[in-house]
Amino acid sequence: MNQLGEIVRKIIVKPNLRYICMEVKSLLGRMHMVKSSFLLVVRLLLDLLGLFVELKSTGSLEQYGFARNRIWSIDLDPPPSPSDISHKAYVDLILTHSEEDMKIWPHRYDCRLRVALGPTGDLMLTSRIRNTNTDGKSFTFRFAYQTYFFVTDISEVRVEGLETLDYLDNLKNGERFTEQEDAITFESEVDKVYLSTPTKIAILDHERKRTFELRKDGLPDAVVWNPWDKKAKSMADFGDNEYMHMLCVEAACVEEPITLKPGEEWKGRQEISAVPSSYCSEQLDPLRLLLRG
Ligand SMILES: O=P(O)(O)OC[C@H]1O[C@@H](O)[C@H](O)[C@@H](O)[C@@H]1O
Repeated sequence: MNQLGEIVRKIIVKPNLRYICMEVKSLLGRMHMVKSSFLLVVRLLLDLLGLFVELKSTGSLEQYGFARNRIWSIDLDPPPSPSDISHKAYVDLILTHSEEDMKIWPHRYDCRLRVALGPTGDLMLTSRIRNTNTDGKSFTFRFAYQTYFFVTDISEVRVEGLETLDYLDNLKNGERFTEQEDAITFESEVDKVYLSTPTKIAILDHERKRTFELRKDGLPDAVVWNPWDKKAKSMADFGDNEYMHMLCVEAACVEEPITLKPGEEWKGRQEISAVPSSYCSEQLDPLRLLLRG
């Protein structure tokens, strides 16, 4: 198995996600993999830990569904994909229904997550979910890549691409608002689901002069989350001060759940790259660029 496969194997064999994150970080430290782009990729790979697929019909399931808390397996003979020809480093994780889970969510499905690394350190996540029910029933789910970005100082971070959009505020019972700020910056707890977002979002880390570019497909919404100090302290698996150095931005499908009939398949994709902070925000929206002439 290649190195990526080995890291992913370590990630999926243990249940406590953020704990494993620390484990893998230390493993990588020992391996002296200091090339910054690679470390970036690894950090992003750790974000897989937060992948959540909410498979849910009615009744109460665990927060954000059960798929993220299950042990996924590695497909040792993954199908080739034309878009991954230049990215030989990829691994496919698969999850399928179990008899146990069918007691709480009575559907058959196949989930496949392809994790691919580009030659310059880009991380590409592609998910496919197929309804394999044999009883003719459709099912519905929500989806998000719960991606934690490492930032130098959260108070110096700006997110671009979400200005003026409507959002659901999870801190206000999911009430709908319109973003009024010219620039999205952070000075307190935030937990928002931006709706109908553009396909590109940028997270600018001023202090490090680095911008993360997030590109997505099939995932119309974007969650932005930082617990800030008080909530961080109340979370057992989150360091008291870690909120200063993280921002969670998630390509997601939250407002309108996805429904699949038997035999249907859904595909979603998130790609992340790091670019120097000379990055021009207008690259986010080609239309905006055109309109400004
Ligand atoms: O601790 P968890 O379950 O991984 O969730 C962390 C956060 O994840 C974000 O995706 C949610 O919007 C927040 O509401 C949540 O608090």
